[in-house]
This record gives sequence, C-alpha cells and structure tokens, in this order.
Amino acid sequence: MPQQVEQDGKGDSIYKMADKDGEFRRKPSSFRSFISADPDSEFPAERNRYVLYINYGCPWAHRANIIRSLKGLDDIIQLVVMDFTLTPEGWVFNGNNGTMERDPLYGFTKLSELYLKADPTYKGRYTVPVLWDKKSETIVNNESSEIIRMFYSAFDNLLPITLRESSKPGGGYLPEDQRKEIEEMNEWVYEKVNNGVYKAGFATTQEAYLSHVIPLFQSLDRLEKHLEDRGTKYLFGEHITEADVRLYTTLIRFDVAYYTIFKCNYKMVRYDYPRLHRWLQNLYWEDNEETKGVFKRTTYFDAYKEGYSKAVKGAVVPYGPSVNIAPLSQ
Ligand SMILES: N[C@@H](CCC(=O)N[C@@H](CS)C(=O)NCC(=O)O)C(=O)O
Repeated sequence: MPQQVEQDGKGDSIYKMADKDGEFRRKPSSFRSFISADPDSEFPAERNRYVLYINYGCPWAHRANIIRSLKGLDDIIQLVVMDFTLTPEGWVFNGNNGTMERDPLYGFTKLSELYLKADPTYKGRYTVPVLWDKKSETIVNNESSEIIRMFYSAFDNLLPITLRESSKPGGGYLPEDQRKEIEEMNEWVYEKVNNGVYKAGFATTQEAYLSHVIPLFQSLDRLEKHLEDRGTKYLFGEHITEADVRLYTTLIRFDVAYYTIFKCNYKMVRYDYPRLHRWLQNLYWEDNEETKGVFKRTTYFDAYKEGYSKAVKGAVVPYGPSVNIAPLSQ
C-alpha cells in the first residue's frame, strides 16, 4: 500500500487524485516559514545553506526554479532534481532522466524521507518544491508562491547591485505600485488556469470535468483580452513580474501535455490565442536582460509529456505535437 494513500486515506492508488465526488482538491502546503535578510531571524539568508528540491515536470516547482535563476541565486541556493515520474511511493531519486541517484544530503531515495526527517509526525502529501535548510535540517517552506517571494529580495545583500530588486527599472518581480492588480490576477489565474488544468484533468465525472474545463478556457480568453487591452510585452508592462512566471509554467505545458493528457482540448494556445502565443514564444526564445534565457533553460517538454501521462495512469505518451513551441519567426 503506498504510504501517501494510507496516510490520507483517499483511495486505492496514488494515481487516483480525485475525491469520492469526482473532484480534485489540492491540499494546502504545511511548512510556511520564511527566509529573511535579517541575520538574527530563524532562517537568515546565507550562501550555501538552503537547498531547493524540484523535479522538472512540476509547474509549481518550475516557478521556483525560474526565479532562482532569474535572481542569480544559482551559486547561493543548491538545486536538487528528482525524477519526474510519480511512483507509488511518491517522488523518488533513481538516476533516471539525468537526475540524481540519491539525495545528495542524506542518501535518501524518496522525498517522503526528507519530509519525515523534518517532521516525523507529518501526515500530508510529499510535494515538490521543497526548500530545505541544511543548518537546522528542516523544511523552511513547501509552498511555491511563498518560496518565489523569498527569492525576490531575501538574498539581495549577497547579490551584485544590478540583481537586487531595488535596482530593477520596473520595480522588480512584485512592484509595489502593481501589487494589488497582480495579486488579483494571481487569484483567478491560480484557481481557473494553474490549478484549473489539474481539476479538469483529474476529474472522474463528466460534471466535475465540465465545471472546470469551461472556466479554464473563459480565463484564457480573459488573459488574451488583457494582453490586447494593455498592448504590453508582458502581462504588467515591459518587465517580467511574478504574474508572467506563474502563467508561463502552465502555458508552456498546455499544447504539449494538458491539451491531450488532461483533456483541455477546446482550444490550443498556438492556434487560438495569438497574443498569449507570442507572449509565450518571447519568454521561451528570447535571451535578453529580462529572460536571461532562463525560461528555455528550465523547460523540459519530454518531462511534461511523460510525467503527466504516467500521473493519469496511462503509460502511453502522446506522439505529438510535432513542434513543441513554434520558433519566433512564426
Ligand atoms: N501548493 C503547492 C503545490 C505543489 C504540488 O502539488 N506539487 C505536486 C507536483 S506538480 C506534487 O508534488 N504532488 C505529489 C503529491 O501530491 O503526492 C505549491 O505550489 O508549491
């Protein structure tokens, strides 16, 4: 019996994501501490003290991976990459797909071991991303929306001036003057798009599926209109904000994985949403001051196709599409 399923008692298989009523409900994350620039805090920003555990398939882990590199924290926060195939024992280290054979810190083979080291009484799901503190040997935080916010500025004193939020022309990844608007968008994009694809994909009744897939496409229409009305390169102007990062990790998986595997097939980004498509292409292909080539470098299409196929319990990976993302000239 898989450990996770035993713990939350939700069914006979880890692959069964929906509750009895056919609805998939993502559970709140449990570890919610913050790294701080204050040297006297519980988790002070220090070089080589923290480790980010991810896999390349997960869109929430992808957010954290993108911001880690955009912020120039690659040499400050260690990255540990696990296999993207969900097993009956949860996420594992196995050396597959170019990932690590064992946890480099403790030699663990399962992510659950890390959670239980942090808290032997832990009863939740063993999710990525995880931000680990090597000094106090515990999980600082396992909620991506909070991990990325720590990365924006907590380590700024350790970074060259140009990489600090205070020197960014647009005000950084969460500019104070746009914070309200960005947070408003975060809310519905999370509910209807980021998590909407999962709620459609893991639904086990027609009713549950339709109740999520329809609002998903209405929200993509709304995002397309937002870009049209604003006429800006990114969602909130000429600089990347967290709204762009949070949407990117879902849209880059859309045509290659969610469209087929999660049955989100009413429209395709590439054919039906010209502005979102161009926005996505710019983020992926451009290598400039804004993107630093990080979006492309952290994108793994094969992991999306294979990882999601296995997560919905089918071992068969879709053959297409023939082009993962069209070049910028198209
Ligand atoms: N709210 C969390 C969600 C993280 C999450 O659900 N991650 C998925 C992978 S995409 C996971 O690890 N699932 C394993 C499981 O639920 O057992 C975050 O944003 O960090």
